[in-house]
Amino acid sequence: MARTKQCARKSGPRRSGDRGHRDREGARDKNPPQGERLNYPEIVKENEMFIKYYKSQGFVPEGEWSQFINSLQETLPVTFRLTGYKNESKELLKIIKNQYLDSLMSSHEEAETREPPKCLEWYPHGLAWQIDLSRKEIRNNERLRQLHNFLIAETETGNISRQEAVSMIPPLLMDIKPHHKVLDMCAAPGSKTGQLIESLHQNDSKDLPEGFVVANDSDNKRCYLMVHQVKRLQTPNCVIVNHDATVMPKMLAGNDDQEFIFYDRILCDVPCSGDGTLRKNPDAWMRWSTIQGCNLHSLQLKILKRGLELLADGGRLIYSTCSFNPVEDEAVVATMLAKCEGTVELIDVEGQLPGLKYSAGRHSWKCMSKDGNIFEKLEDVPDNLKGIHRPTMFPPSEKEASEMHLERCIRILPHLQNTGGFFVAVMEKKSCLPWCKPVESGKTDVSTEDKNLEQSTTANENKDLDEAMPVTANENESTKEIEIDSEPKESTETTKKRNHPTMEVRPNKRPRLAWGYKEDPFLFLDKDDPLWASVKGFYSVDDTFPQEQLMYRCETGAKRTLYFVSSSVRNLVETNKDRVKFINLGLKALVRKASPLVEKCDFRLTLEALSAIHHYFPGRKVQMSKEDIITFLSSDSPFISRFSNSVQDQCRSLDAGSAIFYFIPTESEPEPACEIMLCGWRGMTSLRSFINKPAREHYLRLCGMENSAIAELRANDEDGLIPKLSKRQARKQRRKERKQERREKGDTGTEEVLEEEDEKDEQLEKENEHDGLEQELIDNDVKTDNDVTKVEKELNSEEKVKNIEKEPNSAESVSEKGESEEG
Ligand SMILES: C[S@@+](CC[C@H](N)C(=O)[O-])C[C@H]1O[C@@H](n2cnc3c(N)ncnc32)[C@H](O)[C@@H]1O
Repeated sequence: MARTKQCARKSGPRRSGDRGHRDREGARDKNPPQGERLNYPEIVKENEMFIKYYKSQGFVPEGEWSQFINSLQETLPVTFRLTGYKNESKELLKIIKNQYLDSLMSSHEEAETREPPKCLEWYPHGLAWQIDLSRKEIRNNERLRQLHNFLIAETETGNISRQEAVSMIPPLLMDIKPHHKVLDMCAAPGSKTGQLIESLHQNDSKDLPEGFVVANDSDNKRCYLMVHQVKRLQTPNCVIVNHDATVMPKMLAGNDDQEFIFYDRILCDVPCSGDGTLRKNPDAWMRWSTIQGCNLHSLQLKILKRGLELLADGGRLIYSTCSFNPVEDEAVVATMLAKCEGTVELIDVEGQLPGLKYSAGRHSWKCMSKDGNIFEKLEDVPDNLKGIHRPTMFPPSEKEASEMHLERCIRILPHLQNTGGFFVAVMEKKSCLPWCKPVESGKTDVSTEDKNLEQSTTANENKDLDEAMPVTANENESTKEIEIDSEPKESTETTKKRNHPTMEVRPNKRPRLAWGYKEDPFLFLDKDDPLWASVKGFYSVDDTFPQEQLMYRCETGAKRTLYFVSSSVRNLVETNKDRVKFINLGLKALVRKASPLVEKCDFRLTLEALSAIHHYFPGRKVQMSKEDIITFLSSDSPFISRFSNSVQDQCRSLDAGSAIFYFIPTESEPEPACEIMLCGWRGMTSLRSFINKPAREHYLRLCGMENSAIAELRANDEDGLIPKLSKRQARKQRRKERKQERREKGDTGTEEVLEEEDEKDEQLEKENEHDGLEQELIDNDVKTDNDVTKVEKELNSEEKVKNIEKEPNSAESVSEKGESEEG
């Protein structure tokens, strides 16, 4: 199996004890040992072998070669796209343009941008932008720093994705419809998964899409990175699963015929050597070698093969890498097309993204040994290197390449539109694959299907793929690990577990679930669970609410949090929980938190699932004007008397407790032109929002609050209206301050060193974002507790405030935060 499991961009400085190693050609690589980390100025953005190899391939015309190399040596511009659901993203775009982009466009020279910010013309609805500045430049320019901070804050709320331009391409070419079943085979950290989810929700309607997204990654930790990414998009239609994509298990559809699910759309964004990301990862110049691609080729083939097996007839699969190397690109595609014998075709995507510039896929290419010997065909490879340069890495004949239409693949070259490098092939499955003949009359019996797949996976049929496997001592283990075909082969241990109840209790340890992963079970609420009667009564929940789509997760069966999933996801989980390692799914909808003020129901609504479920909860809703929303969000527990008469009237007929507070644009108040749904608490005399800091600022921005006012609000936030920094955030803040001090003292290496450290911190931060979010939720819960105490206080001071309420004007004269008066 390949040594590198993901893109080279992920590999950082080497760890202690890792002192470089011999590759299969016996040469020692150039990675510096620990303690000799190279700083950016020492990195030479050149590589003789890189130049030799890619010059020989011919996909960069001779006259463009220096532009190609020059652009690879420059830093990548900042790109971002507005995510999510249409109306809100349009509103946010208006704000970004008014407050930042327009002025940058008119005075870009003064702002020191190399080019004015520009809209990526091939990205739909003008929602993706590129600013030709490095992150460092943004941080060092006060005016641009504000934009940078804005982008960070809105990324946290899920309304912006700071994503490389080329990485936005594959999801756009998938042509996803709301009813599609979508599989993302190598999904972490999930930037493309986010786009897949958005496409599924493209209708922006209150009805949830029928389809779903299954986001898979073999790396358990990276799966948790994805949890945060996906949560920001607030979808009940996505599940995160943790499998080796080469043996990705089939899921049952849950119908009487025991059919398997075949996906309408599949993304194979495979692990790759990643030389298309050299602009972002300059240290990869030093490490570059053709061997990286050779090492990954067989893994890439197997992932693509499994993807095609799981694809429905008529379905579309995208194969993509961020590598220029034909061994990882065209060679993988051509090998699979040949194996599929015409049942799979490359789709011509010309014109699907108008304005996108690319170079067409190659019909022929060359392989190269580590020391620069070029091999045009397999016969050129000396015997001692035949374990590395495998038959499937070489091009087919010109006739076969033309019949396959390899020119329909697209290779993005960095100098064409100032981007990173990328490769995409769009395939359509026309009919059943030759080695997976359909079982009689469309019915599929699980055991028969499993057998069928096993039988068809004969040594002969996979000979070409087997040959792709480099045979070295190191890799024997991993070769054993990846069976090429069929359902995952269970270990004896796993089979033992499967034949026993789903839980295995280990002495003195927390019970572990079967399949060796530690997730709590995913349990759905019973139809007649008494808990639901209390929720339904308190919130006057509509009878049409699909209560069976509420899920809880606890080994003991305690129901503290109810998560909401779509009906398709419920079915998927219920039917496949013994076959599939589900890591995460569902939106936090209701959280148990008793209050002395609310006897009837212990559950409170949370923001996460609000957009999916609010229309089923008509009983506890308060419509607000824009001004009301600003009041609601910009002070801590404002008295009800501070809101409009309409809000006061609505509150009169609403008992204390959790409630939904919302804005909808009307003729008299058309701005902002999108709905705002918030949740909070109706106290005896005041209202309180339950929302985290970035989301609060986002909605205030949508309601027209200026940045300076938001900054002031933040500065005056003595009483914790905006949650205090979590420990992790505080640590990050300290790190930043330390760096700033060092910068000022000038006792450090160079700006580039600091820049590199910043990037690393950012990466670390991203990896910990999931924990950060949990922290924020805890903060919210703490706030909720405080709220109960506060409400008790309110009860005591109720009489006093009633008097104030009788005279609305005098309420204004009470300080903004009623509690301080109470204290
Ligand atoms: C290029 S990255 C994917 C980037 C991702 N699609 C995105 O847009 O954020 C490749 C991913 O493949 C995962 N991976 C590597 N080997 C795998 C395997 N055998 N099965 C599934 N995922 C694998 C890595 O953990 C890594 O997260």
